Amino acid sequence: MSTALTELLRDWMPHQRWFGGKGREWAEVTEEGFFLSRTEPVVSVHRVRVGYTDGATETYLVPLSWRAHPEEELSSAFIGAVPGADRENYAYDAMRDRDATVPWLTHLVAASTVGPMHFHPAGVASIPDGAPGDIVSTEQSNTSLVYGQDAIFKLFRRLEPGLNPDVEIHDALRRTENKHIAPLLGHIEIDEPGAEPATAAMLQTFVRGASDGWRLATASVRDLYAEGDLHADEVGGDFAADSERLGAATASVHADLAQVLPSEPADREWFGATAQAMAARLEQALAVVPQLEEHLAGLRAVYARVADSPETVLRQRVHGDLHLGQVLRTATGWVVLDFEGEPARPLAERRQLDSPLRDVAGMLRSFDYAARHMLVEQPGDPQRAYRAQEWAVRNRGAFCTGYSAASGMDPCGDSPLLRAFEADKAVYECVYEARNRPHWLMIPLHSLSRLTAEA
Ligand SMILES: Nc1ncnc2c1ncn2[C@@H]1O[C@H](COP(=O)(O)OP(=O)(O)O)[C@@H](O)[C@H]1O
Ligand SMILES: O=P(O)(O)O[C@H]1O[C@H](CO)[C@@H](O[C@H]2O[C@H](CO)[C@@H](O)[C@H](O)[C@H]2O)[C@H](O)[C@H]1O
Repeated sequence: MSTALTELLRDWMPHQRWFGGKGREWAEVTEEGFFLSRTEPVVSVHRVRVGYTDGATETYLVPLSWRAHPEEELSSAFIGAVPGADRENYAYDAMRDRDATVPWLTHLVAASTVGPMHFHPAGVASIPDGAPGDIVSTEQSNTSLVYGQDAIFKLFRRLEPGLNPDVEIHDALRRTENKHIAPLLGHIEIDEPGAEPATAAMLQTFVRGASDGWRLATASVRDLYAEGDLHADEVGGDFAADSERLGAATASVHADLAQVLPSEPADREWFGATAQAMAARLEQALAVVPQLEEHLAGLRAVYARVADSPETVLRQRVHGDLHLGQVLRTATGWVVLDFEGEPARPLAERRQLDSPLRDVAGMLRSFDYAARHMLVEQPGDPQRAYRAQEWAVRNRGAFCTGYSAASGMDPCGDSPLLRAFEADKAVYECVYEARNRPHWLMIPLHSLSRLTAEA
């Protein structure tokens, strides 16, 4: 399409939460668009390829809606005006324009092919066709729309050839009817020139009346901070029973994943390769977060222990980015969401077999985050720091107890692999925070002091 449009996207995309190329300099941008709907409002979907000055390229999916006149009530979704043959066309973020969200589900129900996009329904009877969707406002790497409390549609913003693990795993877990996941209702693939098709979106059942784990855990921490003298097990908002049930739910999902998808015992080579990959990630992270320098020796020692002392571990498909923001508590128990893995990792890596301890470590990190995030404002308050530590230890322990009771395997014993996974996750978080929420960088940096000191 037009240069005017690519220029608009160049200005707009870096400010979007889902844009992963923050901090990188753009060398070039090209885009190609096709129509999702030609009736009012016209909706087009654009594949935007961004080339960076460091030589890397990324492809993003950007749906736009078009209006002949500026729409005041859509002002927060406005991107800019593009000159047409005889008038200006006004471009909006189509995910924030309710009327423009209807065609996604209409095409899914019809199993349509639209340009390079193929719509694959998985449960047509449960797809709420004809209704508009509301954008989910939480900060996230992708963009989700909720349709009438029935279904949630997730647009994968960064395209990579191959089936997205979120679709692959939800599809596989349909076979075990695991009660800790939200059933898949369909997905969309998009042809990628000279490569495997990429996954553009997925639709799954919306879990009604649920609260996410992050919100619940941080409310519990706030209750504790508000009590001058009481301990974590004495205040009303104690979270330990929930953490224990969350551990059991995680173990149940791991057991089903090992049953329906490939698994094999980890061999010595895998431990060596895993330690090496962590060390390589540390080197890359150092370029973004120079504060990691003081932890270098400690981290290298933690990783070296993984290669030196292999444990008995089953390699299998895992969640890959498990944290409190990825789990929902319902009246009947926990539901685990978003099996996409870490969005910044290449897709092929995210689909590799891994140790379930990777997920255990992710959740343990999240308990630290929940406990410490309020210290960002008052880093020098020793009473709060003590309380935070107490809350984290209690809930980490409860999670491990629940996991262990459900699986028969204590995931949190003295495991060099678990320690290394926690450290590796904290390194990843340092990069994530430096790019997205620099004022939170101190949270993972503080944890690194603990993880390397105890090694
Ligand atoms: N099936 C669902 N039911 C209810 N809410 C959901 C569901 N899936 C996701 N959500 C909500 O949307 C948010 C973002 O979804 P998620 O899949 O984690 O996206 P992302 O990959 O961008 O992190 C979650 O934190 C959750 O609050
Ligand atoms: O967008 P995703 O949910 O896939 O995950 C990314 O963003 C997360 C933050 O929203 C980030 O998680 C980190 O912060 C959480 C609190 O906001 C905390 O619970 C997690 O433990 C911590 O890792 C996640 O790492 C990132 O991939």
